[in-house]
Amino acid sequence: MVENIRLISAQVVEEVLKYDELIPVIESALGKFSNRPQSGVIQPLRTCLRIPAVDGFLGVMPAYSESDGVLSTKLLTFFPHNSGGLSTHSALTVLFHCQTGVPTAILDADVITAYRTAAASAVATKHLVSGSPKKLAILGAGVQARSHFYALSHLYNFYEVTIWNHRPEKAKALAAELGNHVTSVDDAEKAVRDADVIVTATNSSTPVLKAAWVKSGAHVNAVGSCRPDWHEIDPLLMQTAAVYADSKEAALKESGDVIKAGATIVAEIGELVLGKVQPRNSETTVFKSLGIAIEDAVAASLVLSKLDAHTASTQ
Ligand SMILES: NC(=O)C1=CN([C@@H]2O[C@H](COP(=O)(O)OP(=O)(O)OC[C@H]3O[C@@H](n4cnc5c(N)ncnc54)[C@H](O)[C@@H]3O)[C@@H](O)[C@H]2O)C=CC1
Ligand SMILES: O=C(O)C1=NCCCC1
Repeated sequence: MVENIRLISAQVVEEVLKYDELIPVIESALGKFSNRPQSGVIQPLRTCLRIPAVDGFLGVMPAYSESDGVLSTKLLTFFPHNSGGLSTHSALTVLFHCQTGVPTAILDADVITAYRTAAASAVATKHLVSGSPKKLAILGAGVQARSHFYALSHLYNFYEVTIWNHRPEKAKALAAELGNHVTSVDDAEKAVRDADVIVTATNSSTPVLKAAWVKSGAHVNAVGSCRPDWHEIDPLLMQTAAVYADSKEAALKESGDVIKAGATIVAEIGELVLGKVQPRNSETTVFKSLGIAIEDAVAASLVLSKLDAHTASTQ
């Protein structure tokens, strides 16, 4: 059995996974998730095993989608104190045959996690922002900061992009890598001033974004602090903005931003995708992203179908 399992490296994933294909796949998955179980999606809340010695956790994220023919589990660790070039998140996705349960592939899921999270934020932004946003501000300068720049730039032509990080040298390096219209700003308030779209993607356990700094009508993709006791958004913003989530269940159990502020979730992004709920896009909006297993399942399946198509075309 084991010798037939395909092993897919992060490098191969990066070669084949493209936002023009991934964003619609994630949009469809968010819709099916919000219409489960009728849609054929089955996905429990992930299990998080705490590792107190390193303030980290191991997450187990199973998902099944009948219509996509995919059964998978992502195994993910978050060790926030990793340093010296070691990434803070590590992930593998295991795929199983839907009829036999036989494992078929193991994918390095670091790149998938980066891309599918940013693709989900792109879907949320598309549904919650009307018109053409001009300024993007990113708080954080790690893996998710980079992928969010590319996914959102795939949808919009931002005239200005600002990056803030608690360690300014990381923001400088990322800005230099991303292009001429991207600048690093040492002060978070200045970075988000007048921004139409804001991304928070830090490992902070306390707020990095204050409500008073956010332009009225702006949209925030709140990607970090996916732990019940951590938050990176000012509770006042969570209480006054229209808050959406990928999963209401996960937001209420896993998000310190939601729990500590007592925030109300207006709807899941999937309900907007399905047209079940109309977006309150004239208001300031927050997408609280937790990351859901169905995103990993369909993204992994997309990688394999791209590889199969490539193999077929070269035979
Ligand atoms: N919603 C979702 O689906 C996902 C959420 N995440 C979360 O997004 C956040 C960012 O993830 P990555 O970019 O992969 O991590 P990373 O480790 O690559 O980057 C984290 C960034 O936060 C900064 N940072 C670290 N400690 C900080 C502090 N105390 N205050 C302010 N900034 C601090 C770092 O300098 C770095 O720029 C994490 O909270 C992570 O758990 C990650 C993957 C998926
Ligand atoms: O869905 C994921 O992958 C993650 N979600 C929360 C934080 C770590 C990664």
